[in-house]
Amino acid sequence: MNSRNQNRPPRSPSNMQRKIGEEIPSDKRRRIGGERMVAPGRARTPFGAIKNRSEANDGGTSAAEGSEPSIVDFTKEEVEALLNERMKKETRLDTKKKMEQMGELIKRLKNCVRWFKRVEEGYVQEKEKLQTDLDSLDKKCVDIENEMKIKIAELNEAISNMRMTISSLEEKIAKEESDKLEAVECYRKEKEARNEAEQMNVSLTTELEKVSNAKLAAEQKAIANEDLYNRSQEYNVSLQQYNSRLQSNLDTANQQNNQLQTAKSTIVDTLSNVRVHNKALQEQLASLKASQDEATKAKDMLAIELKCLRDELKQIRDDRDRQLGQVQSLTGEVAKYKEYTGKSSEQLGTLTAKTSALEEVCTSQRQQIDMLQQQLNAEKEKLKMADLLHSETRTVFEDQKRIIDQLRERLEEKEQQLNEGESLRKKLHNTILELKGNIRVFARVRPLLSDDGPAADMVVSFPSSTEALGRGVELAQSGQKYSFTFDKVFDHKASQEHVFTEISQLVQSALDGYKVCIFAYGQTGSGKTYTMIGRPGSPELKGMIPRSLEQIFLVSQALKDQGWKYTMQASVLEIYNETIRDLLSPTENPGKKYNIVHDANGKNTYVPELTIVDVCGADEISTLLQKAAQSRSVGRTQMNEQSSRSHFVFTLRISGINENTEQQVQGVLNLIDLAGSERLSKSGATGDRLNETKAINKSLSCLSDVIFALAKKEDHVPFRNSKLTTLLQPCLGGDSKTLMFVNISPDPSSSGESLCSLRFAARVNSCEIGIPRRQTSAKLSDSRLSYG
Ligand SMILES: Nc1ncnc2c1ncn2[C@@H]1O[C@H](COP(=O)(O)OP(=O)(O)OP(=O)(O)O)[C@@H](O)[C@H]1O
Repeated sequence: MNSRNQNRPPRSPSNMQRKIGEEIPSDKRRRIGGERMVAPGRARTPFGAIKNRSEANDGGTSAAEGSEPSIVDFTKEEVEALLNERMKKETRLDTKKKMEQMGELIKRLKNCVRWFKRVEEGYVQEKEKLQTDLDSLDKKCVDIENEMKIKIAELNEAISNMRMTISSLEEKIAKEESDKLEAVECYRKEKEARNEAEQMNVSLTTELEKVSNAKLAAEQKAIANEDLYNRSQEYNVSLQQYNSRLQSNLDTANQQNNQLQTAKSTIVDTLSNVRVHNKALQEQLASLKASQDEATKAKDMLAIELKCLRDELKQIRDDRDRQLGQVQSLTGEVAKYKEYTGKSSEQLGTLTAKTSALEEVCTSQRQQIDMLQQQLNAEKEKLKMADLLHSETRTVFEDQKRIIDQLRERLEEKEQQLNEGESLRKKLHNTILELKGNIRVFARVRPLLSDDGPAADMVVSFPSSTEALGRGVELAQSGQKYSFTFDKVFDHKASQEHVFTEISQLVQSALDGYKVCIFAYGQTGSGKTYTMIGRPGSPELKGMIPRSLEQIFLVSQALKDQGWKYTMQASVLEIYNETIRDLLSPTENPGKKYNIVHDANGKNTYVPELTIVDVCGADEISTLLQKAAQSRSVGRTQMNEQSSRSHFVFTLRISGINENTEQQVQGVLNLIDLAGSERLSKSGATGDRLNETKAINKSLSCLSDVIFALAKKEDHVPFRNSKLTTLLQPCLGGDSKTLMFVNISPDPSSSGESLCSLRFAARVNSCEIGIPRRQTSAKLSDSRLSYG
């Protein structure tokens, strides 16, 4: 039998609270006795339940005995039924039963009381909990109320702000409205104005078109002008740049040349030092070799001696061994004799003596052997020493050999450097000359001579402006002043030495394998011969020809150290009226005709039967010049003093070969005293003389034409129907260097001829490479003259 109340777990106050809070409606929560406080849907009869419970309690007493009685739920009816319970009639008299019934009742009452207590506790707890919840809810309510108050205040504030905004917006709208009205009014006015402006615009556009056309024309004109200006600016800048570049190139080339010269001199010094050192080392090596040879010889002798000694020692050793053998055999014999007692004591004595003698011999031989041994040791020591000396000598020899090899290498290196330096110097030298101009013209004004016109009437002056200083010359003629500019102008005070310093570089070029022509041109008596040959017998007044040749020999000697070997061949000729005369001919042959022949490649010209002299020194040159001068003066006498109208050509052909580098050069140096134009005004020449002068002028004009054409690399070389130009043409143009002296006389009576000479020189000067073409042609057209 199962009782629900007995088996159900006791209701906890929290369970009860849940029931009350969640399931039971609030108006029924505190109804304790109204309904059963159990799960709904179970109807019970009060006493049935009590009975059941009593049964359960009966059955369960023993089970629950000793433990706390379990709490059961009571309904109001059950409680009332319990309180109203009466004693049963049948048990009224039965005390025992009565007691049992009473006990039962008491038990149930106790349970009921316990249940009440528990329920009350639950209620109290529930009440406390509810109170706490209530408090917290109250607090929450207060908080929410406060928040709501704050929010209300904020909303109020926002509302007031909104109101203010609305009022300001209303004001703005009103303002906008008025602005809009104003704008509409403005627009209307503007529209009217625009209409007016459009009308005006139409009229202005037509006007503008007219102005634009005018402007366009002006702009085109301006562009053309600007273009012209730019071009002239560019041209100016390029000219300036070209000038500055030339200047800087010249400076650097000069500097490099100087450096190279210094380097060259130091290298040459080092080379000579190295050579001296090498020589000393060679001598040392030779002496060491001699001492080594001696040591080797001594060693050989000692070896032979040692061999002899060794042979001797071997022989002695053999002797000793033999004698020892003899001694032994004798000793054996003695023993035998001793054994044979029958032998006589005399025999014994002699044998003893023999033995002792042999022993003595043996001892002396032993001593000898010792001595020989000592000698052998000493010889061995000596040999050792000799070996040591030999190896030391060998080490020293090898060291010296190594040093010599190193020095040789250094020498080769230095020589190579020197050669490289030399070729660089050549290049730089040539660059300098090219920068200066492959064709250059120097003017030289001689001093006034006693037979010249009056000194007060100065016809030649030198401008002192920075641009023309040292390069300009002015000539006064018929009340007019003519200005000329050349590469250099030497005044009357310039010494021969000073003039030569300016041309010495050209002479160097001839040694470097270039073709060099140095002319002197000018009227008769202007100083050509003085410039080119100078005054014989006065070393200070030596001219360019002797000075150049001296320098050539000096430099060729200096270059010998670098392996250069030069051979020079000289020839001197005179061209008078297109007739060639050999000025070095050993015999006089006045009518002989000489022709000019071109070689196979056309790079050289020869006069086949001309006397060519091999020259080795400057002394020979002076002898040659004397001979040429003598021949010239003889010719002058023969030709009735006309040789001043002849061209004097000194040619030196230079062939050089470098033995170290096998480099070869072929240079030509032509030193020419050109025929001067006759002072026709003074002499009043007519007939033949006039024709001669014309021929000279023609020849010179032709020469300048050829120089000009070759300098400009023109295909057509004009008019070479002149002996002088035919002879010199291979030496002009290309890499060749041409230098012309224009000699000027300050004599007022010859100013006309001077002007003519200066004009001719200006024409040659205009050939100078590097002058812009336009300028050259302008200069040329100015200076082009007609001769003859
Ligand atoms: N720079 C000078 N200084 C001093 N004297 C000079 C100088 N130049 C020329 N003379 C002198 O002037 C005179 C004429 O000179 P020179 O004979 O050299 O002229 P030239 O031009 O060779 O004449 P020609 O064409 O007739 O041969 C000579 O007496 C010479 O010594």
